[in-house]
Amino acid sequence: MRADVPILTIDGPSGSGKGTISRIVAQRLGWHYLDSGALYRAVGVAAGWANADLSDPAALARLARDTVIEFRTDGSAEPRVLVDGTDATDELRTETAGAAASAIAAVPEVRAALFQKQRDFLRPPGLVADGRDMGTVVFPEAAHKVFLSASAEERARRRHKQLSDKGLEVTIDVLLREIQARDARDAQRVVAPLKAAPDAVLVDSTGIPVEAVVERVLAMVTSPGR
Ligand SMILES: Nc1ncnc2c1ncn2[C@@H]1O[C@H](COP(=O)(O)OP(=O)(O)O)[C@@H](O)[C@H]1O
Ligand SMILES: Nc1ccn([C@H]2C[C@H](O)[C@@H](COP(=O)(O)OP(=O)(O)O)O2)c(=O)n1
Repeated sequence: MRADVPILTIDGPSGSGKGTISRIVAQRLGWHYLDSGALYRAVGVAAGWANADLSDPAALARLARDTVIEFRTDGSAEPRVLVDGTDATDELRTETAGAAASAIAAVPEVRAALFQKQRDFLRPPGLVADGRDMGTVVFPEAAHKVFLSASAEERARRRHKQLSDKGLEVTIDVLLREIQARDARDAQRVVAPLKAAPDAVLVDSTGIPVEAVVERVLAMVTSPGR
C-alpha cells in the first residue's frame, strides 16, 4: 500500500471525456496515468486473437493474467499500446474492441486478474486513474475522485466527430444506440458496476469545453475544499 502517493480517480460512462481530461491533468500535475479501459480492451482483443470461448470465465481470467500489456510513451500525447508485443493501439480504439471489453469486464474473474495490474501503476509522484471503478474498487483510498458525465446525445456526437475525423462514417443514431447499450451493460453488471463513489465530485461536461473541465478538476487537486 502506497498511502503517501496522491491519487485522482476519474470514472464515468463512454465518451464523457475521461481519457482526454485524465491525460491533460496527469501531464499538468506531472503524475502517472492509468487508462484502465485499455487493459480491458487489450484482454478483449487478445480473446479475439486467441478465439477464446467468451463463456469460459477461467479461460478469460487466464488471458487477463497472462496477456502482456505495455504502454509506450514516445513523447506523443497518446501512448502506443502493445498487446503481447504487437502494437494494437488502433484496434483497441474501435467500437468492436469497446464492446468486447465491456462484455469480458462483466466476468468477475477477469476483474480480479486485472486488479493488481492496475494497482501496480501507483507510483510517486502521483497517479491519475480513469475507468469505471477506479474510485469505488481499485483505488477506494483516493483523496480526489471525479465522476464525469455528459448526456448520451452529446457523447454520441463526440464519438461521431472523433470517428469522422479518422475518416470512419457511422451515423449518430447507431453510435447513440451503442452508447446506451454499453451504459446499460456497465451499470447493470453485478461486479463493480459503473456508479459514482459516495465521495466523488460529480462533473457534468455537457456543453463545457475541455479546458474548463480540466481547470475544474485541477482545482480540486490543488485547492481541495474550494
Ligand atoms: N468537454 C468536452 N467537450 C467536447 N468534447 C470533448 C470533451 N471532453 C472530451 N471530448 C471529446 O469527446 C471524445 C471522447 O472523449 P474521451 O476522452 O475518449 O472519452 P472517454 O475516455 O470517457 O470515453 C474525444 O473526441 C474528445 O476530444
Ligand atoms: N475500470 C474499467 C474500465 C473499463 N471497463 C470496461 C467497460 C467499458 O465499456 C470498456 C471500455 O472502457 P473504456 O474506458 O476504454 O471505454 P470508453 O473510452 O469509455 O468508451 O471496458 C471496466 O469495466 N472497468
